[in-house]
Amino acid sequence: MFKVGFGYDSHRFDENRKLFLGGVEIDSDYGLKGHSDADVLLHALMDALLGAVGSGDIGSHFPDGDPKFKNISSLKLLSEVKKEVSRKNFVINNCDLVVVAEKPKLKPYRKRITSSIAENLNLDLQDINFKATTNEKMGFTGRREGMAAYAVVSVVEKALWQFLNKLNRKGVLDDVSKEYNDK
Ligand SMILES: Nc1ccn([C@@H]2O[C@H](COP(=O)(O)O)[C@@H](O)[C@H]2O)c(=O)n1
Ligand SMILES: C[C@@]1(CO)OP(=O)(O)OP(=O)(O)OC[C@H]1O
Repeated sequence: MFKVGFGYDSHRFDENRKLFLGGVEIDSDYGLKGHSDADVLLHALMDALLGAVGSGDIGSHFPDGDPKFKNISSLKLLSEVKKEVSRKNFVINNCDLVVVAEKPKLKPYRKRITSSIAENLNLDLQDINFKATTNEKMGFTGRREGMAAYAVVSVVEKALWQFLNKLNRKGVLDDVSKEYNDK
C-alpha cells in the first residue's frame, strides 16, 4: 500500500567536468567523475525510488560498463526509473533529498533543483524537498574529495491513490479533518 525507499550515492570531484545536481548545471570550478553525468543527487533519488518499489538499484538497470550510458544525462535515467515505478503500480508521494558538500553553496539553487525534479517526476513542488549540508570539514566530503547525497521517498499503490483522490474530490477528507479538528 504505502512504501518508503532510501538511496545513497557519492562521487569524486573531477575538475574537467561540469557539475550537475538534480538535472541542473551548477556554477562550479569542478564537476563529478562518473560513467554518466555523475549527478549524485539524481542517483540517490533513483536508488530510493527503485528501493521503494523493490526493483534493485541503478547499477543493475544501467550498468556502468555499458557504453550507451557514457556521459548520459541522469534525467534520462530518471525517466526510465519513473516508468519502472509506474510499471510496479505505484505513484510517487514525496521525496526528501540532501546533498553533503563543503562547496559550492547550494542554497541559491534550491528552487531550480526542486523545480527540475518536480517537473521530471510530474510532482507538485511541495512534494519535493531539497537541502544541502556541509560535513563540518570531516571525512571525504569535508576534505573536498567529493560529494555525497541521500534520498528518502514514499510511494503509494495506484489503486489506493485513486481511491483517496476520489474521496478528496467528494470532499470526504475535508469533512473528516473538520470533524477531527472540531474535537
Ligand atoms: N553545500 C552547501 C552546504 C550548506 N548549505 C547551507 O548552509 C546551511 C548550514 O550548513 P551546515 O553544514 O553548516 O549545517 C545548510 O542548512 C544549507 O542551508 C548550502 O547551501 N550548500
Ligand atoms: C549512473 C551509472 C550509469 O552507468 O554510472 P555512474 O555515473 O558511474 O554512477 P554510479 O552511481 O557510480 O553508478 C551507477 C551507474 O548506473
